[in-house]
Amino acid sequence: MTPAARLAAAASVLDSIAQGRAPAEVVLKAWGAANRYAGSKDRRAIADRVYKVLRARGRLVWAMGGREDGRALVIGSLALIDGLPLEEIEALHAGEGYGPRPLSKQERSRITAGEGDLPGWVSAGLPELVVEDFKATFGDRWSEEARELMAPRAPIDLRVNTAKSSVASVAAELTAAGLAPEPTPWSAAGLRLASEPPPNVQALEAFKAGRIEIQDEGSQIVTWLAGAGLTFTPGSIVVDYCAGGGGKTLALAVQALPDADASQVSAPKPTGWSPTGADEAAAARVAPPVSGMRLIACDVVQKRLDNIRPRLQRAGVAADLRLLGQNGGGVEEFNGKADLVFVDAPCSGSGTWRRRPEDAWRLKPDEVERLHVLQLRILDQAVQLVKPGGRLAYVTCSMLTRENEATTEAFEAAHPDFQPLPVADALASPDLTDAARERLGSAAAGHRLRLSPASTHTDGFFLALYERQA
Ligand SMILES: C[S@@+](CC[C@H](N)C(=O)[O-])C[C@H]1O[C@@H](n2cnc3c(N)ncnc32)[C@H](O)[C@@H]1O
Repeated sequence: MTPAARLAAAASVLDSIAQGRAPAEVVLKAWGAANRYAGSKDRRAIADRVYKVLRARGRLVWAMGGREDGRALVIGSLALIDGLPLEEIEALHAGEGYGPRPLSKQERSRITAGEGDLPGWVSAGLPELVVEDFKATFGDRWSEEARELMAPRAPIDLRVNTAKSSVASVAAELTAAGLAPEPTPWSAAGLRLASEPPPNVQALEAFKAGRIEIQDEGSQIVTWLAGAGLTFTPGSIVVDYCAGGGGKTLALAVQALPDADASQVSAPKPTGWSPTGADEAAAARVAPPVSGMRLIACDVVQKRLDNIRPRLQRAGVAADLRLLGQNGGGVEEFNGKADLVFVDAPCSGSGTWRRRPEDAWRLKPDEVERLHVLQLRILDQAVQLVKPGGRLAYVTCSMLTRENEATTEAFEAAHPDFQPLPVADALASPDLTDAARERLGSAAAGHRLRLSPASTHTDGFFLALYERQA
């Protein structure tokens, strides 16, 4: 494909993304499948342009006078992000072959006008409707938090399934496959792949055999903290109340199992592998005094539960999959019996915008308020399951106070029998590194912890911990 034809393709992919709800990644894959003439370099160039536009969409819409179509955004990105002079942009819009048609007078004047003074939300790159929340949440740091959330490409984080293998031996395996895994700083079970282009993790033998899962380090941390210090016995009951795709279900399941093989943990290190906090923490693990527990994974969407099944199988772990009614019906037999109820509530997903920037521009004005109300309803239902003395973990992948502090404040007012559990008192997880144990307690505000791309180099997450009075 010519460079011009790639631009036209990127514009059409952007239009498809704007018209639907599918992730940009899925739309790009579908475009590639429908246009077999495009080679891998073409597909990469198109994807790069699409993500470049999605990350800067607010600024580009602003610069193009409010136009939101793919063509206008691509033209804006050539001028404002790539800094191409007008003549080059015109040459790419000569209207030849499969390239885009020539620039209109208005488009030409838009890209030559310069940006002028940008409102704060435009230069920070956030949708306008979350800016007030960001300012209230992060104070002076709000625009730095916003930039880190929207701008950089996020690395791929893996969670090693410690019930099947060890971090060191998986690192050796991935290194032998030509990758460059680095231990994650906070999760002792994590490995980070920063390579460009991103590797196809699903094609790796380690993935197919269930030794690794793709899971952001922030998601690993909140799961380890939720279960930290709990002793899981065959009588223990853990409920993953909003199991969704099952990412945290798998981590919850593994957390309660002994490590695969203590000897594997101290397996020879791969060449170039320098031990770090994470690796040493993994090496220091002893098989925990755990012989299992009953894990119940719930959701209101059957298809999501169905999708967990093969993941459980691959990971070699088990869970009861339960479909919930919208009123929480379907798990009454566990009322007052669960040692841990993990509520990974539906949310704006704003903490993952660095991975899915398209979602930022899909957020509707009333959506956050609707989610806040839903989160409270789900908490009201889920807490019935917690046994006296049991633990509740509330988690979101949102950056917004309305879905985090505001939801938990309202919950606490309505449920005084749920005592806040300081994060500093819940750090005794063998899956956390020493660095995490040292720093996460002080990074938390009591029982509430925020993770973010700018502060912890993870996706944005929020965790609040409670204990039901005995
Ligand atoms: C943030 S996602 C969960 C992600 C999942 N825990 C993971 O790690 O992959 C929230 C999930 O809550 C589910 N959900 C929505 N309303 C619910 C309700 N009333 N009760 C329980 N789950 C609900 C959604 O279907 C969605 O799968």
